[in-house]
Amino acid sequence: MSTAFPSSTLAVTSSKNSIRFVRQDLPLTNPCWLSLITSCSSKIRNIGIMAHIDAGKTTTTERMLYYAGYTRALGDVDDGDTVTDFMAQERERGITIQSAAVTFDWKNHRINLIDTPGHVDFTVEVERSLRVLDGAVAVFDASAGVEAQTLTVWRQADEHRVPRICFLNKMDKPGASFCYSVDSIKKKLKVKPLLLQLPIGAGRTFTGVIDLVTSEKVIWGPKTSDGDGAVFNRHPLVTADGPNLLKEARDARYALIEQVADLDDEFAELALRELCENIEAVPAEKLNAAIRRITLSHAAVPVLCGSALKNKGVQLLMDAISMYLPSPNEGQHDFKQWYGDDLCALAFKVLHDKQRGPIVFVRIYSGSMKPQSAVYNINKNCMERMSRLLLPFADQQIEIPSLQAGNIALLVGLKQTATGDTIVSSKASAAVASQRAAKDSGKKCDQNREQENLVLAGVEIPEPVFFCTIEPPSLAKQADLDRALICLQREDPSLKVKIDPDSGQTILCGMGELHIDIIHDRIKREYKIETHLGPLQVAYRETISISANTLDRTVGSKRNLITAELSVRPWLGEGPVTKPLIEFSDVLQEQLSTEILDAVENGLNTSFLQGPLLNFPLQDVVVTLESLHVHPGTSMPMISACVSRCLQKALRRAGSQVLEPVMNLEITVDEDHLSVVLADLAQRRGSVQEIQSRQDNRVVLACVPLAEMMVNYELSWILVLLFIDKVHISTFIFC
Ligand SMILES: Nc1nc2c(ncn2[C@@H]2O[C@H](COP(=O)(O)OP(=O)(O)OP(=O)(O)O)[C@@H](O)[C@H]2O)c(=O)[nH]1
Repeated sequence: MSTAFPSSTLAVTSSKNSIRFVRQDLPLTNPCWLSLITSCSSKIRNIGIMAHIDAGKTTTTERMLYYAGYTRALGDVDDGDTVTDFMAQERERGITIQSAAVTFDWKNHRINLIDTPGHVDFTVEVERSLRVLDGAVAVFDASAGVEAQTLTVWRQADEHRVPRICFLNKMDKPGASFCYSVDSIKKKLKVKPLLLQLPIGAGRTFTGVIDLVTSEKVIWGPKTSDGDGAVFNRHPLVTADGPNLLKEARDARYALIEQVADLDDEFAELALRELCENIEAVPAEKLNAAIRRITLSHAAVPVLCGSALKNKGVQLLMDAISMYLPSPNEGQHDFKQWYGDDLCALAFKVLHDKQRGPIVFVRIYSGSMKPQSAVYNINKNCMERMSRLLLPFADQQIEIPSLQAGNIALLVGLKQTATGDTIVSSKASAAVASQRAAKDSGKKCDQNREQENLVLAGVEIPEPVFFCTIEPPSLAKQADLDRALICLQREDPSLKVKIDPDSGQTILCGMGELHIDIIHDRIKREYKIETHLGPLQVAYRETISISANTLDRTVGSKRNLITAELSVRPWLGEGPVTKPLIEFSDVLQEQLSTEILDAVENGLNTSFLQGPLLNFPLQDVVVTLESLHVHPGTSMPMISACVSRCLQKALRRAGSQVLEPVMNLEITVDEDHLSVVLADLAQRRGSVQEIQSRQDNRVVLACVPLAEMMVNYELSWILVLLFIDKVHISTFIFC
């Protein structure tokens, strides 16, 4: 077992069952200390750990920290003493809410790992992490295979082109099935699994794995250690292991070699040239190198198995992370060439710390960072001063003197930066990079385009589907509540806060009941404000079903005279589109000044926020401005008001409809209760799409209107809950 930190750098404190390291003031010239920050970038792995809720991500992360020597006691989710679930709510509820970054070393590699939440309400948190990761580990409950939320996060990882490894966890659980899980990976995720291991036993008899790359048997037994799984037996397969096991292992290894040769030309050539006589004699290094190439090219996904809770198989997973997942250099990032050695970083998370203020998590793509230096935020167009630079160790952070490209760092002192902002060293460096970008694309950039080029694409935040009013205990506390909400919004872009124009009440909009509940709880605990939440309501939307007649509208007196003519039609492309899609005829675009065009856009945008039926925001509507006549001297707000009213009239004519958010459910239930579940779904206006078999259980795939899910939400015998994924949040049905 290696120890990542020299004992002189850290003091140890104990809390309940665990021991934590707390930073002591150290001279930064300590050589061991420096080795912490001078990792060669080819040895860095920025990876995420993602899965359906409760698959065992946090438990697996906890084991990794333990085996890497960062913790001296095994944290347990059920005891609420894990390192990555450090928020009070996470420890109490036993779930991950915020993704947490931890850094540790394993076999000469620096691993920056982000433990992401599995609950559907925090899907945006997963997406934010995937944006800055180079690779990911998908954890599965081996008794359930691919579950609903796994599909969602898998699709997100596909979008970000993140190479993955699969880890079939919970092999110790009764009902765990390696074959079933591999089958569901093939069928549901539509990928080729590359089986690198075979389990030895399953459920209570699960003792270890056969490593098919090295042809070795790896056993974690009670006799081999004190039960923490740090020590295990590894030996080549021998005749004494029994003919059945030997045959099974030989067949599986042969199949693996064949599959690798099929997917990797270099390996196929080697196999033909040097190994045709005895293909099974292929050296493990050659096989590993080919598996790495296959993983990086997304041709197949390595599959490993184990039991994090019973301390089996995690070290081999850590080996696989360092062997098969990419280093920061292997990612395809165009913008890196524009910045050269200049700093370019993306802020992917903001945390508010009571003592230190906002802490910004950044991924450094090029250049380096130093504390006490100024940086330029391209999105906010402002210079900011960073006071301290930290390496993230969950709730403990270690101060460092500098950090190079490829790493994940924490910055203290930035006041303006929010999640998704791009940070560079100066405005001048941004300008130089922009020129290079323009040269590359062969276009001359205007200032707006220049900025667009340089801002690293952030994460698309889906529109919230729930909202409620929030009130402070007294009017005097309103300012404190506003401040708290600003801080929480900086941390969590999926939280939206609005003021009701009629009542003046503050409205909290979130991604689900749990999301709003957690925010309410955080305001109470972290900001010491006892707030009152109004009843939770579903956020509906409005759209149109037909194209509307062209309209004329004239507003105002002689001084303010406008005649606008516009048409609307439903958007039929891939949706949903929640912003107005505005089209101008070519003639208009040339005729109208930028000022007038901006005023038109403002008017249409305002009108889009409140549909004509129930004042819900609009989606999937294309607006074409056919003509616009403006009397000289007309004010811009009058133009906005005119087109806004014009649009409302057109929408009424175009058959406005209310859209209702629908939730996709996956309900695992035993055969005896299936009929009760189906009856309940029918009562909730749900429609059943498919009923599958999962070992002894039935899995019902259904969709139910979100509003119906809030009534009697708890179905005691439903084992696996619901999910809304990015696609489904945006799939509304007409009612
Ligand atoms: N039997 C068994 N239980 C496990 C294993 N790994 C985790 N668990 C249990 O599964 C539950 C969920 O574990 P977590 O590690 O919190 O799962 P998670 O995926 O991080 O959960 P969220 O972050 O809330 O999505 C806990 O009760 C763990 O003790 C395992 O290998 N075997």
